Amino acid sequence: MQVKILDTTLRDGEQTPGVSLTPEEKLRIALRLDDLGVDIIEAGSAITSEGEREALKKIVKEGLNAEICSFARALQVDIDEALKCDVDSIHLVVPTSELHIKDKLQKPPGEVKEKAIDSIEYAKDHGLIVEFSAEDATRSNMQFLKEILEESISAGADRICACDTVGILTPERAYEFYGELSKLKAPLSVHCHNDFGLAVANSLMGLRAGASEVHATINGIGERAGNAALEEIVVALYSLYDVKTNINTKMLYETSKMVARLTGVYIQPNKAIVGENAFAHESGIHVDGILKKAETYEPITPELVGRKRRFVMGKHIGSSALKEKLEEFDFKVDEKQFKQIFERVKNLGDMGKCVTDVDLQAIAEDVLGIVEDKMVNLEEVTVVSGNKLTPTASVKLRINEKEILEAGVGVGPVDAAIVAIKKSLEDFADIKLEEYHVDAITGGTDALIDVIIKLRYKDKIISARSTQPDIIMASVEAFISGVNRLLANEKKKKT
Ligand SMILES: CC(=O)SCCNC(=O)CCNC(=O)[C@H](O)C(C)(C)COP(=O)(O)OP(=O)(O)OC[C@H]1O[C@@H](n2cnc3c(N)ncnc32)[C@H](O)[C@@H]1OP(=O)(O)O
Ligand SMILES: CC(=O)C(=O)O
Repeated sequence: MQVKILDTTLRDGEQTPGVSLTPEEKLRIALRLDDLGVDIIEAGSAITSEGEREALKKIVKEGLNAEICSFARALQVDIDEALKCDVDSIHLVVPTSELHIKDKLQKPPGEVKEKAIDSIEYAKDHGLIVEFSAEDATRSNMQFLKEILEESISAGADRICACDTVGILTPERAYEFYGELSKLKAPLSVHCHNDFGLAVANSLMGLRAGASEVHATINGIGERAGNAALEEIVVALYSLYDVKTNINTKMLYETSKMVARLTGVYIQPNKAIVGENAFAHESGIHVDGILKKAETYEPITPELVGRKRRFVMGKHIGSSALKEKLEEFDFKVDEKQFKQIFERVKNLGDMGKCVTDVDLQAIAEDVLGIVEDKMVNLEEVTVVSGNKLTPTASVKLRINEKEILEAGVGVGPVDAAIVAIKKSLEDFADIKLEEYHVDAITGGTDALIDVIIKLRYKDKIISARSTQPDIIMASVEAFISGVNRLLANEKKKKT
């Protein structure tokens, strides 16, 4: 069995309150979704705006493998706008519950059905593939729902879909509901919302009951609590149900990060598959198990979804994990030194701190009595910012005893300072900032700011932190300490 994926990140996903993508951003995401292997991209709703039509046209022009689809109401104007964008298909949505028909459309049910059928015929006459969706299907009268779906098939709908618009299905009801509709004579799609956190479970049950297509969004973004998460459905189908899709699972993580970046909807750390902690381990017992056999605490390999395993240090660390980390950084320690390092990491954990790679290396060097010369030293940093200024920074660094003066501009003062530092380093090392997290530890505007970053140099990633009352200084210090550590590690590797 193979399940078709309709990705609606660019339509239902973009309906996430506060999210709005430019045509260029939509195009970038569509290209990535096509590479990922989704079968259908619901790329927007042509009636919505000029920008939306521009995005649809740009995406269509690419001639992607995926079918490009526009949302449309049962209105000729919506279909005409979709036709002007030259899409392959429309997702024609018509409410079927009494609540939506009576209170929202305020039309008699017969008229709604008639309009739906006219719209399908019109779209088919104009060469479009039609996926006909019953909106609020799960709160609809089953007899009316089946009638309208059957008539839609007779009118030429290529696929039918029943939407759990406000996410009220349970897995048991989903199985029963989609099982009943799968007896109709057209391919059936499942479209579930996540109001009770059940969208993925309900989608899987719908597919199990006979549906052959599922609607989903990257990271589960969408209206209110969102839609079913594509990455979770695909990996569950593959790993737990032995069901194939066309998705290249190795691209799931990078796609998730791209969508998070462009939409500004960040992912909770404990989110399945793509959350930062999904393949991170801190507890000593877990790390020990994983080092012996990864399956002990990992149901799938991180590589399956384009990720790497990560061991995090903190209060729950065990000796196996610490040994692994010290080996990774090439520290040779005896039993007594190991014990001292272990205790200091535990103490930091007890103080409520997570222990970054730079922290661990500083502790280890201190215990081993290693005095590492810092290659990069900050002499001066000046930042100007304001409502009528482009944020600009100048830095003076001493790198290998050479004085370097550079300036940079950015979207804000922190960005400007980091741009200036990166420019100063250009001739020495190509350092990339992979992640940047900032937290205010205490209450007011005079709060202590905790900056934790991840930097990459070649294939090595390192975490570093700085805690200061000034966000610019905390960011600059975290960056420079990470750079020094990466360069020291590189030097150690060469000698
Ligand atoms: C469950 C879902 O996700 S549905 C998809 C939701 N997506 C969107 O809403 C896309 C973004 N929306 C928009 O840009 C705008 O709402 C537009 C362009 C679609 C319509 O804008 P407006 O014409 O100003 O109407 P408005 O948004 O105020 O109201 C929606 C209208 O569509 C009607 N309507 C809603 N669904 C349907 C449907 N499936 N078929 C026909 N008409 C519908 C409503 O009854 C209402 O019409 P009325 O004002 O005559 O009562
Ligand atoms: C069509 C749609 O997005 C819904 O009913 O949820």
